[in-house]
Amino acid sequence: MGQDWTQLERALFDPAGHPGRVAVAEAVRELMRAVATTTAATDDELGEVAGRLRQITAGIVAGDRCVRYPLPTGPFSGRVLGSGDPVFGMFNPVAGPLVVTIEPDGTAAGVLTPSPLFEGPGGAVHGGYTAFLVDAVMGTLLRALGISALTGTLSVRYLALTPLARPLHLSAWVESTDGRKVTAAARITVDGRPTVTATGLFIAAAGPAQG
Ligand SMILES: CCCCCCCC(=O)SCCNC(=O)CCNC(=O)[C@H](O)C(C)(C)COP(=O)(O)OP(=O)(O)OC[C@H]1O[C@@H](n2cnc3c(N)ncnc32)[C@H](O)[C@@H]1OP(=O)(O)O
Repeated sequence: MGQDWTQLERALFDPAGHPGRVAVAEAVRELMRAVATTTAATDDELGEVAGRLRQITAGIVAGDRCVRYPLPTGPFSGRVLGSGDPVFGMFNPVAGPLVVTIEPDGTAAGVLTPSPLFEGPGGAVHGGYTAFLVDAVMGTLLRALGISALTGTLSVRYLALTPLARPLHLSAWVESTDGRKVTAAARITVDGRPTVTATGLFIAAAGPAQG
């Protein structure tokens, strides 16, 4: 398959070239986790923290959109690193970030341990979050295969609760192609047990690829 992602990464987006941006996103991720989970701090202490945080934020000039380097349209294989997007983005504090590898056989695989911020019912991962992950992995796989497409219909089957604080193994592959309609499938496995399976009907762009 086409070029190796690492070559593209060097040409288009190398996180090593943005150490400050990557570091601040990581620090904010840690902050969000601490804020959402602390049981030690008092309300007064947290109020004081909020004031200090607002001062920091006031010192950063915000834009309207996340800073991002668009993922190139494939074919490419290897490790995919994201910049501004909410699943893969190393610049985006909301992102895991999930790192996905596009295998030479045209499948995708990645691992992510979800943050407690995405807790849903039963002390498990929120189902909307796992849907978000499988959609992104399928969409990115298609992009890596050279197909610029949007999700038309996403179908998710929750087989069992997906535990928090355990590595989620994500995989995706293409099931079939029918003109502009591409059906992809994905799975989340935890400790060797599938907890989520998904099918995505993606509609490929009629025109040139979008960034
Ligand atoms: C790089 C990082 C990757 C991350 C991936 C993340 C994936 C995403 O989140 S994508 C965002 C979510 N998706 C969207 O917002 C899509 C919004 N919808 C749209 O833009 C359009 O409806 C779109 C593009 C899906 C289809 O529109 P359009 O290109 O006009 O398709 P259209 O010509 O009507 O139909 C083409 C074929 O697809 C089928 N189709 C169209 N829409 C759908 C749909 N939603 N579901 C199933 N099939 C559909 C049609 O029936 C038609 O089939 P046939 O050829 O057999 O008649």
